[in-house]
Amino acid sequence: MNSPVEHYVTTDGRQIGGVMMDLRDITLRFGGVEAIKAISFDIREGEIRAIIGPNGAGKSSMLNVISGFYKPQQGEVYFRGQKRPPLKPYQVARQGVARTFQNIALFEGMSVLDNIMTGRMGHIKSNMLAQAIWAGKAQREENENRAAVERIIDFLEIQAIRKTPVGRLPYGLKKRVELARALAAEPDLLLLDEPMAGMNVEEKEDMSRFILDVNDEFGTTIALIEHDMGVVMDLSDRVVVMDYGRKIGDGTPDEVRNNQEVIDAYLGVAHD
Ligand SMILES: Nc1ncnc2c1ncn2[C@@H]1O[C@H](COP(=O)(O)OP(=O)(O)OP(=O)(O)O)[C@@H](O)[C@H]1O
Repeated sequence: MNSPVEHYVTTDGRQIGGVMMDLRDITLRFGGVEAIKAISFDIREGEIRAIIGPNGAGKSSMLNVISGFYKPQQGEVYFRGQKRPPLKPYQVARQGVARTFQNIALFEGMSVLDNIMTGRMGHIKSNMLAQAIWAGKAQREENENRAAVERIIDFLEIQAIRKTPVGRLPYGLKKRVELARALAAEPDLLLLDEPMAGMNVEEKEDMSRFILDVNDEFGTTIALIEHDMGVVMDLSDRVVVMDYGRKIGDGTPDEVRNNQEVIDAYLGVAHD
């Protein structure tokens, strides 16, 4: 089921639309290492799409191609039907793509609130001169940004820690703040790099619930990398499986679970 019918409704009532991002024949090399080998797959509007695979399979590299951090040597990225030229990460972000990182990338000395505010950078329109001349407009913009951030703080249930420096938070909450910062950009496509890594069972359950709620309530399309198979299979509408830079499976969780090549890759069956 690589490209199913144009629009459909999931069993839990969510709308899945047409293709939002289409990755065609992507190859990425680091010197002699081919991290991604001629991979094609798409991400549809409104879906939760997972990229899985053993260590070193090329998952993070793929996320970095999507977010503009890496430029593939071959292949094309189509976003909403338009071929995307090589863009800088901030330009990709302006198109409505936000991400979190495998290793938390927050400002440890800054409060939760201020960290989340940094996610609004793309929404600040007035420059410093304009701010000096039209103080009222700048103030209005600041108020709007604050209100947007407060909504996210409520949504992710982190009111109690809004003034706490991030460095003092336990790991699971830091991951939630990182999600909040990405959401502050109001992305259409949210990329999550191992959102549950290092979490205990309860923290994973919370994070799963928030990911589902973000998708459901904001209609945000989500692409995620995750090692916890149970979580991936529960959360995702469709799953791409990578192994040694190749795509070895693509479909619903059930299709992927029953794919012999995927089973072999996870059981460590020797390659030719
Ligand atoms: N910046 C880089 N420079 C050189 N080689 C790299 C770089 N990034 C990734 N690689 C190599 O590309 C391959 C794929 O790595 P990648 O991190 O994308 O895999 P992954 O599936 O995300 O792995 P993991 O699950 O362990 O995070 C590996 O062989 C890795 O060593």
